[in-house]
Amino acid sequence: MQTLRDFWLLARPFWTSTEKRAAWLLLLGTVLMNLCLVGVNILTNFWNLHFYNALQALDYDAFLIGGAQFILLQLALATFTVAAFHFQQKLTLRWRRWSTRNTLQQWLQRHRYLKLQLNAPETDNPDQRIAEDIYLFISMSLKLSLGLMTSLVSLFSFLHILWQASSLVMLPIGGEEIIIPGLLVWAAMLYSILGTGGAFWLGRALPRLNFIQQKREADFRFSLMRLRENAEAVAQYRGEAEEDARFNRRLSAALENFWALVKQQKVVLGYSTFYMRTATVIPMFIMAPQFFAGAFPLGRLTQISAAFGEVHEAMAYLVRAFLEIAEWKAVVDRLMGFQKRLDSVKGEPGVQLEHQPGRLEIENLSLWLPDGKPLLNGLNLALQSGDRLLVQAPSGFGKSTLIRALTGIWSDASGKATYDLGSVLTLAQKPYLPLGSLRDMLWYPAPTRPEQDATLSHILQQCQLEHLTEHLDKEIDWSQTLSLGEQQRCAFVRTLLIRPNVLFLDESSSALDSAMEAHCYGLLTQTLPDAIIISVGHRASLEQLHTETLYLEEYAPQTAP
Ligand SMILES: Nc1ncnc2c1ncn2[C@@H]1O[C@H](COP(=O)(O)OP(=O)(O)OP(=O)(O)O)[C@@H](O)[C@H]1O
Repeated sequence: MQTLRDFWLLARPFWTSTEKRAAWLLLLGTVLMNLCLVGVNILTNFWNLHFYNALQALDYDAFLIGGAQFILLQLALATFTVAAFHFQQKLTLRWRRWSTRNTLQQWLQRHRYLKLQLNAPETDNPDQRIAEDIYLFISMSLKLSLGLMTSLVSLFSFLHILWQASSLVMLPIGGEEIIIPGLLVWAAMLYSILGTGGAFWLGRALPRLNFIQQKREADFRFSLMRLRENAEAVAQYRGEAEEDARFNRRLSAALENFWALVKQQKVVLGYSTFYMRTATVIPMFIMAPQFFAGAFPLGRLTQISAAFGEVHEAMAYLVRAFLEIAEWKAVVDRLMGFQKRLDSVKGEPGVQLEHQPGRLEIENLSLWLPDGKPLLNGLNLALQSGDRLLVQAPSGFGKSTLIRALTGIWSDASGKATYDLGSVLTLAQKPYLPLGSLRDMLWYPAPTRPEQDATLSHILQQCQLEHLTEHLDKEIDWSQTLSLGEQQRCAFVRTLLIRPNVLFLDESSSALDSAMEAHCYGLLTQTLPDAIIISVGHRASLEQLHTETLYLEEYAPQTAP
């Protein structure tokens, strides 16, 4: 019940969204096509009766008619199968598109992608939840629910045939031949309940094992990705052996669980296969005495045997679907866990941010760590247009955290900050170079403006990056090609292009030599004379590039004596 509730919590937003009309229509189409398939199955069941009777009676004409009918039935079956597939896949596509976009929006909103990483590092692999699990959730939910519906309709349709046929079976009890009403129905039910219960019991550990499997596979993939991202550093450290050991550890963990999963699946598979196969002969044995006594023809026996198969198959649907239900539950649990963590991320910035152009004011700002440990207490500050402030403090004191709080991405903070919120840029020590052409990368996060290539070339020249001018259209992983100093100068180019009114620099010139650093700061003051700049850095030479210095240690929280 909890899984069903979680399922509905995850599914409801789509089914009540602006796409709901198309979604419900596609679902209706899929359901109708599946019902038509059940209809064809019922017709095929009656076809058995006539066709095998014709065979037994050596009636060639009836045999030919039966053959033609069979071909027509198969044509109908193929048509409805393709139509059901079409509607179901179209619905899957729309549902996936909507849900993925919706989750992406939530993930990107209010810096949740970052806050999840900072505050809830136990959130494993959000990329896998978004790229894989949403699709699995949708396709498996549709498959299972439609399967369940088709089975129920099929069950009730064939139950009728089976109930009637039960009157043909007479059981010799106490020297008398007795007719038990609905005997074949009860036999099918008992058989299915035993089978379903047995399979549930045998496979009870599967959901947990599936959950672990997904997580371990994702951890293994993630470690491979880390090597790709940090290839050079690993090569410099000659860390291949350590990396190899880590890969092997993660691979072994995934394979170990995989084998535990296989062991469980083997048991369930063996049980289900035996149990499904034997279903076809059971009604034959029950009806054999009357058939050989000539109570009814071959067609009737075949029809009843097929009906027993259909009833049993429908009732045993859970047995066949058992492995899938276990996987489906694991997917629902993972997605629900991710959704809960997304919801639990503190959405609001800790510091109250207010828009005010031309000034930057900080009132009574305090910072602490997620575990409650205080970092900074009661900071007040006022800067005017053109002021350049250098923030200094020992390593690990909280300088970067201060910038995070001022830009609204650190929730464990209080106080107020007012500045021009509409025109602000932050440069980190390691600049972010997004995928795309060099031009896109330099304009990021502003939209690319190819018509301003002349300005861009001029700024590249000012930052002594003129050798990049001819590569503006080139799409490569620039973070792997450019030196860290070049990357930091690219960030200065970006700043000179975007011309923000407020600029936060977090050790963003640490890889430049002092002369180049002074040159880049000079360009900033020359091009953006009115910008308010707050820098974080350790170098003493930085002081003369700023108009003021703030020593954060003065705002250290009081510690108990
Ligand atoms: N997400 C986090 N969870 C817990 N602690 C954190 C987190 N982020 C930072 N810290 C801790 O907060 C403290 C301040 O970190 P911060 O990066 O702001 O220091 P810093 O003054 O910029 O240091 P540096 O000069 O070395 O860059 C450090 O002790 C750091 O370990």
